[in-house]
Amino acid sequence: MTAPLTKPARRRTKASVSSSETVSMNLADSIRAIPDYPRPGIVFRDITTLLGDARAFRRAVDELVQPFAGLKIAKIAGIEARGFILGGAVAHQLSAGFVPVRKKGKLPLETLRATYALEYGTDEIEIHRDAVQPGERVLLVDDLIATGGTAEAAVNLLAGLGAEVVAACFIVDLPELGGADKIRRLGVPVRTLVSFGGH
Ligand SMILES: O=P(O)(O)OC[C@H]1O[C@H](OP(=O)(O)OP(=O)(O)O)[C@H](O)[C@@H]1O
Ligand SMILES: Nc1ncnc2[nH]cnc12
Repeated sequence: MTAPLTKPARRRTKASVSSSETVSMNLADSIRAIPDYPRPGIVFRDITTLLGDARAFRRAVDELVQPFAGLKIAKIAGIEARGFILGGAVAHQLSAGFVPVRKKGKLPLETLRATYALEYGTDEIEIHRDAVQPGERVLLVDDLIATGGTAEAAVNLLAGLGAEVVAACFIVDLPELGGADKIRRLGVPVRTLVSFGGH
């Protein structure tokens, strides 16, 4: 009897998520820092330069997606507005659906709403009540995590609909603001590609 050439395929359902140092070094160069925007004392991390650079944009999307390929992600939830740009690309790569998590008042049918605090103010986000089915495996995507207030509100909305939030991923982490740790404490793995100190 000869042994089978291939091992039986293992079903991957758990994300093994970590930040990548190599990616950080390259992608960080394509993100601009704008001092004192939108308020004095805030250093705004502007990803429009990364989005406008074909290689950096592709690399960022590929790196966000990489740990989740084959994990049977049913839907990507992208947070308005910058999370829509990345979330759409990630959904395409993973052959997943896309769910918009929108600022209040933009969705036409029945919604769940959550209020949250930002690094610079407060806001409210909403999701359609029928956007996710109970038990569906959802990956949350946004461009940046700072205090984590926005992502926490989004995780709570998704959990409120019965989704299984497999992980949350972001290009940029501002670790001094503690957002990524806040989301990990909710039991949701976090992937980030670039960290900036001295926000
Ligand atoms: O971790 P937090 O402290 O919650 O901050 C992160 C959020 O802030 C930014 O969005 P913003 O609310 O500025 O909206 P925009 O994408 O529409 O510009 C960013 O895109 C994240 O969604
Ligand atoms: N410093 C920052 N730069 C860009 N987007 C942000 N969202 C929250 N804080 C931010």
